[in-house]
Amino acid sequence: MKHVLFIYNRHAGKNKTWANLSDMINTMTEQDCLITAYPTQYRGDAGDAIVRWSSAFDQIVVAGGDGTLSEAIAGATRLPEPPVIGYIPVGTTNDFSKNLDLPLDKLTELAATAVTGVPHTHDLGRFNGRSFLYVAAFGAFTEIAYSTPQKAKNLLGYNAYILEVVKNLASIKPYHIKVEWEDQVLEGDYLYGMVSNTTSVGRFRNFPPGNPDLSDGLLEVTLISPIRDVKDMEEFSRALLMTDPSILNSMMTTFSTAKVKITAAAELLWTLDGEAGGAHQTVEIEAIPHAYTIIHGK
Ligand SMILES: Nc1ncnc2c1ncn2[C@@H]1O[C@H](COP(=O)(O)OP(=O)(O)OP(=O)(O)O)[C@@H](O)[C@H]1O
Repeated sequence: MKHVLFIYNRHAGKNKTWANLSDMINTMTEQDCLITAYPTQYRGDAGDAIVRWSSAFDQIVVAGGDGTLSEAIAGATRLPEPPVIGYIPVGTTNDFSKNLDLPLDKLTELAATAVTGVPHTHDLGRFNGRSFLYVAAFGAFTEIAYSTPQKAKNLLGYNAYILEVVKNLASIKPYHIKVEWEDQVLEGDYLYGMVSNTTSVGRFRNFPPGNPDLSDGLLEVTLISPIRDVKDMEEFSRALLMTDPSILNSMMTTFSTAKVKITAAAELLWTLDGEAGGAHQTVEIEAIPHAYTIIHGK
């Protein structure tokens, strides 16, 4: 019998998920697990709970959205031997779950996979000394993420973001930045930038393009050029509405690197895994290779 600490965020995603809490617990119990259930009590508690209690358990299972998973992994990697994390994605966006080959249609199948799936070890990101799970970003979307209240996000989900972005497209100003990696330098104006370790950001699949490997010791840098004319504006709106970033190919610069430094003309607001990451003029971002282990569907 496996002792499992099941940490869930009741504030993530839609309320109706939690009507199935008992089914999730029952499914894991059927897989020869003894479940201790713990609802997070405050922001950041998913990580704190893992630091406090994981040594008494064989495995951790986390249910929530990208924010909860990010906090859990940050907690796990504070420990000298990070515990294996199973993940049940029940948030609003669930970007990170797209990397894990999970059976996304049914909660009970997700719960079974969380305790019976295949462990994989991934790289983690480090942003000015602080960890992030899958994306550090500035620009267009990130300000929208701050300004769309959590309640609206829960109610309207993706549409809330998109309506806000399209409404504000014309007023989005580019940022002047210098990007330094290996022996290369790029300087210019960009609308949006991200450094990521994922195949999906903001519900966009294939963003960044090229199906990145989460365990190769590299992060992907993606920069989007400013809107120059009506055609760019139309493409930008279409990419957002169809959640198809490839429409933006002519405006997108991408490359992979283990370490990058980004310096802005003035302080930039960053988000880390979709949550506020603070204002910074210079950031140093790097991959921490093979930092944590999470369960995949295969
Ligand atoms: N007990 C709690 N009270 C208030 N906030 C909490 C509590 N537990 C966790 N949180 C916070 O809830 C926020 C939202 O959680 P999460 O990101 O998992 O869900 P989501 O926003 O619905 O999904 P996604 O990030 O995938 O869009 C996180 O910032 C987390 O810190």
